[in-house]
Amino acid sequence: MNTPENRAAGADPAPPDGRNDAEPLSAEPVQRCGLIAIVGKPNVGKSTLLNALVGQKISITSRKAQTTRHRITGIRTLTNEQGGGTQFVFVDTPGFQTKHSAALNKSLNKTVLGAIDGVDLILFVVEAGSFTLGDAKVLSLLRAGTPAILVANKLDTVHRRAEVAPWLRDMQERHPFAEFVPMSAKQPKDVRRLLQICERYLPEQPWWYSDDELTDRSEKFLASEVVREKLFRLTGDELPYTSTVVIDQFKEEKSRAHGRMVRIAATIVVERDGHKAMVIGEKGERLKRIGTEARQELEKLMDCKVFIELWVKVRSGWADDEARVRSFGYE
Ligand SMILES: Nc1nc2c(ncn2[C@@H]2O[C@H](COP(=O)(O)OP(=O)(O)OP(=O)(O)O)[C@@H](O)[C@H]2O)c(=O)[nH]1
Repeated sequence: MNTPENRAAGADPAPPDGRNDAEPLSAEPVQRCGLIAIVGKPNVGKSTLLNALVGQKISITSRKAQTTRHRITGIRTLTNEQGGGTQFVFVDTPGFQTKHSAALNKSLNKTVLGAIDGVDLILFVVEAGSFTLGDAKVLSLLRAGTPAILVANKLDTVHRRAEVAPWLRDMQERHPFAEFVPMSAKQPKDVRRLLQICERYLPEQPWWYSDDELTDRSEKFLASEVVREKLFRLTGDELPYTSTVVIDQFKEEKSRAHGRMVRIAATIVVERDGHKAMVIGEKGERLKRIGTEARQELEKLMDCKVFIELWVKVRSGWADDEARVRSFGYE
């Protein structure tokens, strides 16, 4: 075997081309690549962080807790001058629910556990200076074998910075974190630093995706996410998080006027008649706005003309019905 030991002992024959064996063969560019899970209780800023790390909007964000329901991957590839570099493959997870035990929440918790299994690195996101029961529940899912970095997010909202140091010491007692990164997901400088830190934990191996890929999610999935984001943004805090969006049709067409064109029909599923009225709004104004804003954003994301048709349906109790939760696309 060509180990450093037997080479030193002279057991290894010289390479046939007469090269000095100590010289590197060629400057093979080094590629690193690995999976990073972003976990944390609802509303700590996981989606904001993922989008900042990926450098483009991939996961939806909203002021309302519990908007992220699926495992979403975002990909960031940083190349260096030698042609090597690092590919970060991120896994976003739903906020870990502690209050409800309905089928939907069981599915969410399973997704969190599935997401952290087999990753190279975990980013455990909390709000700087705070640690609640919800954080503790998520932390209890982390296994000792996988390195975890404590991301103390929303540092910009902490007015008394002096209190962060004792809080960090306290966090050190709670889990053997590999590093502590107080930061703000909204600060590009902080996000760049976090990427540099993450890089060290990823193994040397060839990239899995081409260097311009941002996500392995389908455009159909992105469409449902964008409609859902607009739905929650435009209904404020009135609409319960059990409302969801189902894509009934996603059809690509060629058009002479626009080149590529996508036709989308989607149904917003709500629990009660009152919620339906809320989504539709006076004279259909709100539903129209949800459709317009979703269309504009999807046209930018998919770089083509989009037609979107929205419906609202009432299905009471769907979040408690396991079969139905599955039929809406939550495993
Ligand atoms: N001030 C401040 N606000 C932040 C920061 N990061 C995220 N936020 C805000 O926190 C809120 C929640 O952010 P999200 O990214 O949706 O949180 P999440 O953890 O993905 O939430 P779920 O989808 O409910 O699990 C949004 O209003 C963000 O704009 C930060 O660094 N500073």
